[in-house]
Amino acid sequence: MLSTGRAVTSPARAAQHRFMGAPRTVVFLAGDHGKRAAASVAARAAGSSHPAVCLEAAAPWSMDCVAAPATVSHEESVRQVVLKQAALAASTTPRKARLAGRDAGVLDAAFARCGAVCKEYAKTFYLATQLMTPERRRAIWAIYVWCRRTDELVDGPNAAHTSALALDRWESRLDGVFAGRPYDMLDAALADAVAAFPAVDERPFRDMVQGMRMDLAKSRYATFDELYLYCYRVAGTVGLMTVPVMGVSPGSQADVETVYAGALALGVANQLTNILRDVGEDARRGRIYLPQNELATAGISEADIFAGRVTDEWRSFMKGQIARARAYFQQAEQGAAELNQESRWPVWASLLLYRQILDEIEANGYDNFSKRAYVPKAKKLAALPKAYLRSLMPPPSQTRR
Ligand SMILES: CC(C)=CCC/C(C)=C/CC/C(C)=C/CC/C(C)=C/COP(=O)(O)OP(=O)(O)O
Repeated sequence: MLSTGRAVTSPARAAQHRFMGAPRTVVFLAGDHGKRAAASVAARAAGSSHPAVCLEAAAPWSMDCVAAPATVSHEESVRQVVLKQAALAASTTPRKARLAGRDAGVLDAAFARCGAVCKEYAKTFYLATQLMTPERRRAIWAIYVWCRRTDELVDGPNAAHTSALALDRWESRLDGVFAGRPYDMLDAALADAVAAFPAVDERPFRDMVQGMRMDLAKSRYATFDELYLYCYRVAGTVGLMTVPVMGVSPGSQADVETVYAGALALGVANQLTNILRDVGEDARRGRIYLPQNELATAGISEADIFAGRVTDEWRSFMKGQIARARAYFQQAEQGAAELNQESRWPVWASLLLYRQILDEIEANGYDNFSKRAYVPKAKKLAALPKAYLRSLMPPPSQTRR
């Protein structure tokens, strides 16, 4: 059963009216349009006057994906967010005075704790952050820890007790972080990180909390566009949070939008991969993170999934889903190559490692019901030097022009 869980009709209608009555021209970029068009939309979106942006920002219930205006896909509204984030990249507006003196010692301890958490849960990524400048590295750890704590609200040991109210409180705490009023030590580390990197915007953080709300309310995805919105919120947002910290290579001639779009694509690719790996595990929790319309077209029923039937239909369906995830990895590569050299290693490591999970699903004969695809330790270790070599290559845009 599609669980929408909320009364969407009236706010959706209201927004639709607001949308239709919007005095500004609506610009939608479908498909791959030119840089100039993207730049002009970015400029518009930066002023928050773009109707698609306003709609998405003003309509948190739009996660229900039921009555959004038919002309605006979620992919399109996410694209508007990306353009806006890219337009903020040059932002240097200071946020608040950073802590000094005795407080600085407390902060050092907070960042050290963030590093320890990152080391414990994401070893390879942690190792690969060692080449980054200390200020960048610790900011990345603080972001990682905030994302992990957010995810734990719906996926951690206490998840059964997480209510919508708990997420509201978590979001208020986030406001405090961005206003320079952190709640605890780990929040203080993030507050300092976002003060040091003013191009880090609160929007992707709020969107991630919204992704957690989706997980509380929804266990089915009608179309890929709905699933895409989920992937953006729970993983693509990480890319948008971290790119301003990682920085673009000084030699890069690429548009900053390409880098942000690549970062989003890596999050989406990782999440799609995670979903494909965990189909069986999720089904046992009553969840199916696969587009229902595509399942129907392939002739696969929910009963097939709950019974874990690896049929020809399933194998061919999986081939299509894997190809789609690989296309996002490919787009991510274009962004990764343009990052600051010392920030590239962890990104390549994450990309190469996670992409290998797709190969393992294939090697398991597409049985992701009873087998969990994982990358053997030796292959994991081999990815690190490979990622390092990739990170040494200059940005393609630099050599192209
Ligand atoms: C490509 C460019 C330009 C920048 C990179 C920007 C970054 C760092 C993007 C990374 C996005 C990312 C790591 C998203 C998280 C995706 C994800 C599915 C994480 C899974 O986390 P766990 O649940 O801990 O994984 P396991 O279940 O595999 O342990």
